[in-house]
Amino acid sequence: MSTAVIIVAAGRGTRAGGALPKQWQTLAGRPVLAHTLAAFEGVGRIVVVLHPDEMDRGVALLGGRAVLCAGGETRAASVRNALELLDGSGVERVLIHDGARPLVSRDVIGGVLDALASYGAAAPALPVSDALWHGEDGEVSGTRSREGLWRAQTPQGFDFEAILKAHRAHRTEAADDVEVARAAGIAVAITQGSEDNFKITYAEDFARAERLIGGQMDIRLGHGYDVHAFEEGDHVILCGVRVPHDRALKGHSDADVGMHALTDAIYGALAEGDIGRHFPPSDPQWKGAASEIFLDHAAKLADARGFRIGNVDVTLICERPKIGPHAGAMASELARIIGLEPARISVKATTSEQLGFTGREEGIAAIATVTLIKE
Ligand SMILES: Nc1ccn([C@@H]2O[C@H](COP(=O)(O)OP(=O)(O)OP(=O)(O)O)[C@@H](O)[C@H]2O)c(=O)n1
Ligand SMILES: C[C@](O)(CO)[C@H](O)COP(=O)(O)O
Repeated sequence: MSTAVIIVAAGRGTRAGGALPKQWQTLAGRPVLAHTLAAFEGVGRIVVVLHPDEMDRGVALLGGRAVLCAGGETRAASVRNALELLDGSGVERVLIHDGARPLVSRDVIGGVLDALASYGAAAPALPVSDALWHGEDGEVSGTRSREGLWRAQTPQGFDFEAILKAHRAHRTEAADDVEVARAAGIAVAITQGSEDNFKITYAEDFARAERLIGGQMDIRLGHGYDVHAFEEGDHVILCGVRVPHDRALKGHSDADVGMHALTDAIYGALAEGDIGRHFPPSDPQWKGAASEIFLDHAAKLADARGFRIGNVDVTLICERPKIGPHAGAMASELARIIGLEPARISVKATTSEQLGFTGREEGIAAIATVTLIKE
C-alpha cells in the first residue's frame, strides 16, 4: 500500500523561544527536524512542510530525502497544503506528524500503520494519569474526572482520500487532524503512544529530549581491512572510481579494495560478518560484479537496523597509483552510494615507504573505519 508521511514544521515555536524556531534548533548535534525525518525514513514518501521563509534552510538540511512544501498560517493550513500537494500522486494512506516530536519510535509508527489495516484512521495517545484541576487566580477551583481522557500524539494516520476531503471541508482551526477527521464522521482508533514521543513545546523540553537521546543512543564502530594483488591490466577501480594504472587488481568481483574494506567495516559494526558471508566468492553471479552492490547492501542493512552512518574514513595503502588527485571523486562516489554528505567521508592514502607487499607494488591494501549511530 502506498504510504506518505507529512511532517509539519512551519510553526514559529513561540513558546519554546530561542534564536530560531524550535524545529531548527540543535538537539544532540542535529536540528530537531533532522531527528524527526530520520524516524520516518523508509516508511513512505516524505513531505516536509516548512515556513515559506525557511525553504532554503530546508533544501540544505533535507536535500533529496523529502519533498518540501510551503506551510500556512495555522497547523491545519500547513497540513492541507501538503495533502493538496499529494493529491493525484497515488498515495493511499498518510501519516501526519509534528516536526516537533523528534523522538517518535518505530513501535509508535508501526502501531498506527497496523491499526490502519482495519480502521480508516488511527492515532497514538496516552491515558491521562494525573488528577485534573480547574484553576483560577492561582488557586484550585475544582477537579475534573480524568476518566476516558487521553493525551493525543502524532503521527495520526488516515486513508488519504478521506482526510483530504475532510480537510477541504474543515475551514476552521483544529487541535489536530483527528478533530478534522471526526468532524467529517471518520472513526479514529486509539493506538499505543509513548512518553518519549512528547512534543517539544517549551525551552526546557530540549534538555529532556537530550537526556533521552543520550540514554538511547547506540554508537557502533566498525573496522574493515582488505588486500588485492596486482595482475596485468591498464586500470584499477578504487572507491568506485576508475584510475588509469599500468596494472589491474585481481579479484572475483571488480576488486575495489577500498569499497570492500568499507563494506566490511559496516558489516563489522553490525556484527554481520563480512562480504564473503553475504556474497560468497564461490557464487558465480558475483564474478566481475561492481562492488557498489556490496556497499549498497551493507548500508541498507544498517538502515534497516535503525542505524545511520555517522562518518567514514578509508585509507588506501599503495605506492602507485597516486590517490590524491582522485580522492575527492572517490568520496563523492561513496557518498552517493551510502547516501551520506561528502563532508562526512574521508578517503586518503599512504605509502608503506616501499616496505612489505604494498611497498614492492605487489598489490593494494585498504583499511576503513565507520561509525553507525542509532538514536
Ligand atoms: N502554521 C503552522 C503551525 C504549526 N505547525 C507545526 O505543527 C506542529 C505542532 O505545533 P506547535 O507545537 O504548536 O508548534 P508551533 O506553532 O511552532 O509552536 P508555538 O505555538 O509555540 O508557536 C509543529 O511541528 C509546528 O511546526 C505548522 O506546520 N504550521
Ligand atoms: C497535533 C498535536 O500534536 C496533538 O497533540 C497538537 O495538538 C499540536 O500542537 P499544539 O500545541 O496544540 O498546537
